[in-house]
Amino acid sequence: MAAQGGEDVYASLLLTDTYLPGALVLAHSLRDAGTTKKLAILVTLDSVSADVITQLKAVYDYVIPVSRIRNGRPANLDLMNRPDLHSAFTKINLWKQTQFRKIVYIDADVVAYRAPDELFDLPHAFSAAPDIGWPDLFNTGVMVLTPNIGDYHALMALAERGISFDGADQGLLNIYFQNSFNRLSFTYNVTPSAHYQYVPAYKHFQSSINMVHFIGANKPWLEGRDKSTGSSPYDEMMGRWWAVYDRHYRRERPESQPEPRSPAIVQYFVKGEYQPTIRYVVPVGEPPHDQSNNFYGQQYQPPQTQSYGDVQYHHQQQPYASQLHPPSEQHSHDYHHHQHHHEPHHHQPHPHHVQSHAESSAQSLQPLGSAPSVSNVRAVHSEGAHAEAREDQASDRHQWNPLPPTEPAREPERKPEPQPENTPSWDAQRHPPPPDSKPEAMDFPQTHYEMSSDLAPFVPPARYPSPPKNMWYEVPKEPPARPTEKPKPIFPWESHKPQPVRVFQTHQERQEASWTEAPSATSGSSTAEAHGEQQAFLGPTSRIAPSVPFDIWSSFPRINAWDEVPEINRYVGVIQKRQRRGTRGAGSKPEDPLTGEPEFGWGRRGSKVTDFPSEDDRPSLPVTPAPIRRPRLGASGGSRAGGSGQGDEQLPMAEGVPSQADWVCVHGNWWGPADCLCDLTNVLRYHKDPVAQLQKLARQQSELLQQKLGGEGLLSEGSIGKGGRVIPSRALPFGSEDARSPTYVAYSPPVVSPKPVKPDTGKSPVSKILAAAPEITVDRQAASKAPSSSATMQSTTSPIPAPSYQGPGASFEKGEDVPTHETPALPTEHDREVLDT
Ligand SMILES: O=c1ccn([C@@H]2O[C@H](COP(=O)(O)OP(=O)(O)O[C@H]3O[C@H](CO)[C@@H](O)[C@H](O)[C@H]3O)[C@@H](O)[C@H]2O)c(=O)[nH]1
Ligand SMILES: [Mn+2]
Repeated sequence: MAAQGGEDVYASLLLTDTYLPGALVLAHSLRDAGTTKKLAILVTLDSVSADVITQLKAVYDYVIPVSRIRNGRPANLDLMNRPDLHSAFTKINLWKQTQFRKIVYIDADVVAYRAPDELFDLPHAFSAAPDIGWPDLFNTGVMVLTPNIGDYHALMALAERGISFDGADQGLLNIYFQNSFNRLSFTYNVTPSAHYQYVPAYKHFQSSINMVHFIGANKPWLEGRDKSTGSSPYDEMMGRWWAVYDRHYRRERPESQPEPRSPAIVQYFVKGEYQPTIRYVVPVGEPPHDQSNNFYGQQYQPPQTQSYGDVQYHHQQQPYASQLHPPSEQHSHDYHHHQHHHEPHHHQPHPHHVQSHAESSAQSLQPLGSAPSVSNVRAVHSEGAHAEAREDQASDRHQWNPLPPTEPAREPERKPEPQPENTPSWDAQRHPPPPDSKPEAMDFPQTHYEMSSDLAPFVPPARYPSPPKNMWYEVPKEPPARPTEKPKPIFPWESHKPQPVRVFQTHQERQEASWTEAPSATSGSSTAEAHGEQQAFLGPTSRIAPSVPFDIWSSFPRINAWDEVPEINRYVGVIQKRQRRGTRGAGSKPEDPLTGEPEFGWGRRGSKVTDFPSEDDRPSLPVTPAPIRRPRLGASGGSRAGGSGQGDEQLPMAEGVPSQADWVCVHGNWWGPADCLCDLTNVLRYHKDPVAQLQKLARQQSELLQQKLGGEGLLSEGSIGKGGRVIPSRALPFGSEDARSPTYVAYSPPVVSPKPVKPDTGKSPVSKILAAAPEITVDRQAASKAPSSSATMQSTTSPIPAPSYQGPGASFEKGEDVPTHETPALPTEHDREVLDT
């Protein structure tokens, strides 16, 4: 129903007389900025007086009466401490103004820096700028809207149900246009606040400001002119409002300006502006109408149609609203009560008071926010003819209409007023003071205090009681007796205290527990024991807060079963020596508490990304690595691990490889079950019982070789293969030639059983076992000779010479002595199968 051919208008709203200065300044600011659009204002006739409407008509093209839409559930208004906004829903009437094509609505507390006529060209049905209190919302002080009866009824439906999160129009319109509003630039609705300024942004965007909106309870005309003298952004913006006000309504104007003098009614609603020196003629007796107000010295009647019977309305208005209220003791009381709470600095007499004083003498009416005008009163009382002259001027100036305005639509005061001849119209900004003017300080209030000439000494009144004697606090000798009994329980939870069912350890207890309660594992612990231990640690979870990481490993003994085996130690020592050489100059490393050797675990290294261990640093001890889960092969997949299990879904474990549970996981210098979930990279997995495992390996190996070399033909084809080739002899890794690890022995073809290279003390468990094993000789020389078919334990070798590394490899270090044996061939796949077992 939007009128397609309708006009474009700027529209504002006036719900009370008190916003009149704002509405006028807004209109002037738009006009002064040269807008080409018409100006309209919606007014609620029940609360806007005829004189105010007259003033509006002077600047607005359309003054449109609308019905008040009041929030019947104004509780939310208290959330923003603005009970005066109970009728803000009246804005909804904008959508009803379908005689207009587009409306740029602007609150009456806005001053335009420029006329934003371009807003009328927006294609959107509804646009608004963000609200600084909650920028996802829009502020309803500036809205570009398309009148539409559908929207009007929908909004009315919300309003009737009181649906608004702030109790006013903004909380309602934001609900309705939540998802459909077009967001305007903040420059169209800049909302300054005295407390917070984004000063850098203000400085930066200052020149692009279109309109400034003085949200909140403090409006420029309520704050007064002197509130805008500072240089803060807020002060500057207030200054802009005052500049427009002064241009049009300043009390004393230079004659050069043709505009009519400021009507007192405008000044009346501006703090500090209304200071007339006029004889205040008040009819004695009852006012002609209940709602009359008398502030012009004439009988001033509100518009005939209006009713001020709305008590709540008056009580919630700003104090000056009560000026319009019929005088009565009750309202006088309300008025002062209100003053006290909201505007303690305003000393505004209630009409009632004015009236009673006015009966006897001339009386100056105190306008909004001005202190009792001593000077003016004095002028009236003491200055005789001069005072009279000023009164006359004032009377002339205000052009009081002796009768209530009968024709509110009258075009008021467009033509310049005749200037009274002796009007002191001095504009201090443009002209020097008139030569006959009185010094300005003459009107300053003066107070005289006289010195007392009374010579009698001051005697206090007898009725004062004499102060009590000996008044001090005596400290008790004995400390107060302590109550021997517990105070009686008062609260139910004191008498019905539940017994604790769970006990939580303190942090300290928890730490102690982790050391003292840890059962010490033995090196030869069985799988069952290991599991038991693990459960012993993890079991009493009720006593260990799960948030504290509990290191079950810290309780394991830091000794390995094979630490005593000299062969192993020697071999490790050589490796580490080599590694030390390889990482020389890398700075001192923390020493392994067990071996005295530097650690090469990641955990001890720096945290830099580049601190990865070098190839040399990475543990490469020739111990059996953790069993690797092989990818599942189909039934037809070739098994490399021996003849058994052909056709099984999962390949069986290679023969001789112990189950996972038989391994231990070694982290640095402590160890745990092989299936521990540690993710340390320097973890080695050892067999739990190295002695037994060595024995087993040796036995297997010797059997294998016996079968192979002795031609007994005992091997099945599947286990080694048809070729029956022997395992080639290999050189040990460099540096370990003279240290034969048991593992090495097991892998070396010439060796049929592991044997210590050097006789040891016999203390090592390994040596004891080896002693019990069949006698074997480790003969490296023989390894390079032709295989012997000796049935005894005499070592045998492969005919293939042991392979060796040719030249520097990845681990080669400059100056290192590289063995240069020829390598006949890389191990064939078959060889590797054998090695893998
Ligand atoms: O006593 C009053 C109160 C309000 N108004 C009119 O209603 C408008 C809104 O009131 P105002 O005091 O300007 O509210 P704000 O402090 O700006 O508060 C915010 O919250 C209000 C309620 O949601 C919205 O109407 C405003 O646009 C929004 O800026 C005013 O501009 C006037 O046009 C009157 O005429 N007389
Ligand atoms: Mn506003």
